[in-house]
Amino acid sequence: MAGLSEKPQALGIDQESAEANKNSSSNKKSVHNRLLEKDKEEGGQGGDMSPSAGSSIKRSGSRPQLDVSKAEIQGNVEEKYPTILLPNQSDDLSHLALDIGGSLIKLVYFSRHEDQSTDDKRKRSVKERLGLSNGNRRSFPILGGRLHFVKFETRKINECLDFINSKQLHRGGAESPYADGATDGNAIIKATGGGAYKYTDLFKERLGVSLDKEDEMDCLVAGANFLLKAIRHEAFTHMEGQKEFVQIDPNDLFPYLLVNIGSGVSMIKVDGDGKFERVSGTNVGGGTYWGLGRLLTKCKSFDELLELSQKGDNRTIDMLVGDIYGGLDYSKIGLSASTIASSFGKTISEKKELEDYRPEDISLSLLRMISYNIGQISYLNALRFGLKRIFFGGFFIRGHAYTMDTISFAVQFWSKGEAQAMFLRHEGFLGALGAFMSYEKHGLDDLMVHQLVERFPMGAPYTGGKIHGPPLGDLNEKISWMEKFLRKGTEITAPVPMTPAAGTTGLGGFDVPLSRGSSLRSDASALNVGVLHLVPTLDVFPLLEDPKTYEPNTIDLADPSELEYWFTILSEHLPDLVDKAVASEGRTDDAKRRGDAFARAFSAHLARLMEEPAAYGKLGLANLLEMREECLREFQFVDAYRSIKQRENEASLAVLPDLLMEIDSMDEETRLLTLIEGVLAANIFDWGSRACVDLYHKGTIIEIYRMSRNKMQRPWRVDDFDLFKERMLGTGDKKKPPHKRALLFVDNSGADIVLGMLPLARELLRRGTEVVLVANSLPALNDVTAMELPDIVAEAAKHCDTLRRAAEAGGLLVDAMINSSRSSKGKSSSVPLMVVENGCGSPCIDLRQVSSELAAAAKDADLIILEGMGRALHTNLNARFKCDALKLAMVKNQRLAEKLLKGNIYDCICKYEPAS
Ligand SMILES: Nc1ncnc2c1ncn2[C@@H]1O[C@H](COP(=O)(O)OP(=O)(O)O)[C@@H](O)[C@H]1O
Ligand SMILES: CC(C)(COP(=O)(O)O)[C@@H](O)C(=O)NCCC(=O)O
Ligand SMILES: [Mn+2]
Repeated sequence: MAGLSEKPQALGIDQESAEANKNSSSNKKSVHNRLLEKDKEEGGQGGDMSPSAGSSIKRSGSRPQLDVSKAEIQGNVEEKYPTILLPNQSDDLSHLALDIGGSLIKLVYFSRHEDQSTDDKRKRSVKERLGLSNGNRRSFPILGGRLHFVKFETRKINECLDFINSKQLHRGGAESPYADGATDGNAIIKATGGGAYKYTDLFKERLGVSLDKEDEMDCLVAGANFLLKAIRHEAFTHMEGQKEFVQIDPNDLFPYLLVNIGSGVSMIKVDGDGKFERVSGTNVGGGTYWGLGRLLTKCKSFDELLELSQKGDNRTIDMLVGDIYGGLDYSKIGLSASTIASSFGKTISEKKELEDYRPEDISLSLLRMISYNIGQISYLNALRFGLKRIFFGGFFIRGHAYTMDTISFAVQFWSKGEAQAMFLRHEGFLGALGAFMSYEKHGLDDLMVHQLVERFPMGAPYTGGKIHGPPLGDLNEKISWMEKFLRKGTEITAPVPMTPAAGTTGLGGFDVPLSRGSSLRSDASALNVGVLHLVPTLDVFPLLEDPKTYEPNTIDLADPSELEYWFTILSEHLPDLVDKAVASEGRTDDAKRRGDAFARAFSAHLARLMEEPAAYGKLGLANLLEMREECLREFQFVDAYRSIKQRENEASLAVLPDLLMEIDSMDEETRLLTLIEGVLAANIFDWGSRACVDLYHKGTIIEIYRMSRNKMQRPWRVDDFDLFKERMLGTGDKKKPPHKRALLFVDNSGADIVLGMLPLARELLRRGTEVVLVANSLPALNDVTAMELPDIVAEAAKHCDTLRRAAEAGGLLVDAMINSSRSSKGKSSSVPLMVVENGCGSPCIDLRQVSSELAAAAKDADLIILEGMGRALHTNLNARFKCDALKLAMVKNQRLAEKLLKGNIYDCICKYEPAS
């Protein structure tokens, strides 16, 4: 059994050092002694955590700042991507589209990314190496941007107009030159829904804009088709409280029935893009529930009415089969006693007035009546046209579990399981999205699933009104809003609307809803729809064996105990993370305030997801870890571990020469094993693991590294080293040619990259394999980023000719070459060492969405090395590739080790899978 597992809680260095000597080979001993000496000179770990004075790091937004705004069509990338046009011109006003319905106004608007272009030396050289040269210079019309979804009540249309005005959406957004008040008078906004006709004059008067009317049905269908094709987790089933996302194959989408439940209901048979027919509808819809409900219960808002239903018992209102049959089932025709025979039927036979009925019961009866009715008519229409799939949209649904269950039950019951009811996460925004898509040249249709990333920032206003006040202008306002939000804290962490009773009553439908909490989640905190980032530079990793079946996450958070465990881990880590984040910004008052807001925001997300794990789409551990990083960025913490990373890089670089010397004295076989051991051992430097962070208080970086290496005992928990060795060194006389190009997905800064992955890269280079270091585009914990790597490599190259020549060949030492007296003027004979960014800012990696740079680098690669827990365990442990793949990680969590590998914390994984 490998390693440190015997005493996970007692890894104090003093205790271990005796054993260290016992376990280590003589070679190792001398390395360690030297390392230790160096470390003493360093003064070891600890010290000031604040950023070094004068260090300037550009504040940036989130993942999509992969330089999208200055993207270029380069080389043959042009063939692959059709031109994608989105409005980038400040005089192009297609930033906003509206759907003005009888009850609600829906807005979809587009915002551009800030110009984040950093044409750094790394990017330039990578482009040259990978044939992504700037030669074919032609700008994309703006590619990247974000789509926002907002709604208002139609009866409060002035709030909507104020919102548009304050954000200057009718003039192309606040950044537009027209935004300062110089009215052009010709602005045109696409609008659909009846209100596009009804409020034409109001929009002209208040905003000076003309509404360009688009057909409502066209828009609904265009919106639905887009969502179903482009958003991975858009459609889901909802049965008996269970929400399950449905993977829709874009090539097998049609035909389907679209049922939009707004004020009224439309039923549309959809056969293709723009090919549809409105086959039916009903006037008994969302408006009926809200209107009749308001009259009968005196509720002031739709949500109040819906919330009432959760405490209702419809048996006091509805006439059941049992009421008619003296408590018996009417089994001959398959009706149970509890089946509703007649909605509201009981109210005729009793001498009661409206006041004698509980509003809760009335609301529930009404909700059931309308939902069943719609479900039934939908089924009949599906039957009429032989359609198996019915998608329900419209805001009547409002993500309400009971409503969805009732509709699903009706469809299931009447179709005897033949037809399937599905719901859409963007439920009520179909029309508005369709109107947005009706702008010419928006290019949305051309975007593919992997080019869209959904994010869930805090405080995106959903409705106007008292809770939010005016739209949030800047971060400061957002923080203030967060502070207020917390005072209304029950709303943000309110329990899920409800889960229906465990079973049905047989044939007739559900029993009274079983409410897990009496309050309905407020509209404001129902953050089920995020902001949609459009990132055309993302690509599917070409070496995935089967992208269709690829699932990045190893751990299934659908398991409630798993979910609870990881939520606890993340919550417990929060104070320390906030501390690091605030320290990284010099502990200013501003940083403290932002730190506080970040903690609140992230906790709110966790609370929300704990209640409804599928609220933001299918939830995996990778999503949670990425959300944490995104949330930090939202509150402008650019790089919380910056100074820690710097310190660990320096300490490790100082001992690198000794390590290299030691390695070079070994024979080939020992060397390869030592290098792999080195990677595994150095992966212990992980500031995301609680156990490891506790360790760091017990010793210096080098002491811990030394101890970790001494504990490397084979066989590892997963140990395919011999197989890997055979591929690398061959057996006997049988030698295999070296790999042509290796992609090394690197993980942490400090020892991990410097003493682990770089020496391994060097070995590959020596053997004639090109090496591409694949690193994060944006910081995540203490992971090394692609921006940071060239400097680290340059520093390492000072001590190593192999690295220097390879880095030169890979164009990594652009500056260093000018300064270095050692650099040779002549042409380098070395294979290149390159760096590419992976396209993400998370400790994990979803290989369905990587940078185009990485996708290009993958073309010639025949070996992938994935390193670290995030990239090789939490994600991708089970991923299959078209080429040889080596997965290396130290397991730094006891529970994961037990569950996944039946092992212990600090066990190691060396999983080698040759190309099949
Ligand atoms: N906050 C809300 N205010 C009013 N109605 C709401 C609200 N949330 C959900 N609804 C329901 O959604 C229906 C409107 O759905 P929607 O798809 O926007 O249709 P429309 O375009 O006809 O306004 C309302 O009739 C009501 O049943
Ligand atoms: C966030 C991480 C995936 C980073 O690990 P790495 O990829 O750096 O090896 C890992 O630290 C982790 O899973 N941490 C949470 C578990 C814990 O604290 O035990
Ligand atoms: Mn990491």
